[in-house]
Amino acid sequence: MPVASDVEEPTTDADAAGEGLPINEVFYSLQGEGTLAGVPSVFVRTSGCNLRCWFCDSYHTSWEPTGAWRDVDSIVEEVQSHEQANHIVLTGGEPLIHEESVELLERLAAEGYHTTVETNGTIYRDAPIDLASISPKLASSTPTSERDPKGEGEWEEKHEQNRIDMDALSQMVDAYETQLKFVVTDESDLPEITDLVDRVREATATTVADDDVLLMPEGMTREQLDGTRSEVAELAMEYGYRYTPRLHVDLWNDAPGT
Ligand SMILES: C[S@@+](CC[C@H](N)C(=O)[O-])C[C@H]1O[C@@H](n2cnc3c(N)ncnc32)[C@H](O)[C@@H]1O
Ligand SMILES: Nc1nc2[nH]cc(C(=O)O)c2c(=O)[nH]1
Ligand code: SF4
Ligand SMILES: [Mg+2]
Repeated sequence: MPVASDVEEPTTDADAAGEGLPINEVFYSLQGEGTLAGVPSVFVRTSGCNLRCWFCDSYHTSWEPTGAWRDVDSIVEEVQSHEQANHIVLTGGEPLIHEESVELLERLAAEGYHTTVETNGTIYRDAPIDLASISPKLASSTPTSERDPKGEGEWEEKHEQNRIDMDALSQMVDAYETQLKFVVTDESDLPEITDLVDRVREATATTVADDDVLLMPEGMTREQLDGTRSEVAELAMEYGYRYTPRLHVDLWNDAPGT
């Protein structure tokens, strides 16, 4: 597959020319995360991200973005080949860095699919999104030099500056049915989560209920989740937020295409 090395920013030449989307993978699985966990879904994973979480489980869309540029027609065709699915999950990387994601979502909505967009909440786009699955990034996601999977903390400052955009986040919460899905590393993340939820509530006209706030244990393998899931479940009960498993990891560990 060609390496899409120029997909970090929202406006690449290819985006501007409407030449499609850099696609890392398309696969059929069960939604593993959030309020729709367990629902058979086709996943469309774009390549390229504006952040660099140290724990990113999709390394080849962020730290080393890889993918093939594909036109929207061919993506829709592949989605339709999975005849059992009514739900589509557009993810990445960060799918909303790409303007062409809007056209893809319009095409999928016109075909009658339910669309979920997995997003870090830093970029707002007007599109037919049935569920905005927003995962705002906490300070514990920042790739400090000790945690950088690739270099020596070159992304630390940029990630820290860009990980929260309250305007984009509030606009998205007001526009779409939303879940706020936080990756929790340990209990030290909770004060930042409660503070961020308060700020979102102040900035939006929408009611954000406690069970729209999801705590998801950090971990891309079963072994890593063994170290986080019980504590995160206890924290969900303590704070009155919703716990979400990572069902796909429990079922298939870190197998590709799941
Ligand atoms: C790879 S991201 C792509 C979408 C978007 N960039 C985002 O971060 O929401 C998909 C989901 O996986 C979560 N995620 C990534 N790495 C993770 C990890 N190591 N443990 C738990 N969740 C993780 C993200 O927070 C997000 O909810
Ligand atoms: N099964 C499964 N469910 C998921 N939900 C969100 C995912 C993602 O990477 O965005 C994901 C994923 O990668 N696999
Ligand atoms: S925002 Fe999402 S895709 Fe980007 S680095 Fe973080 S988890 Fe990975
Ligand atoms: Mg995933």
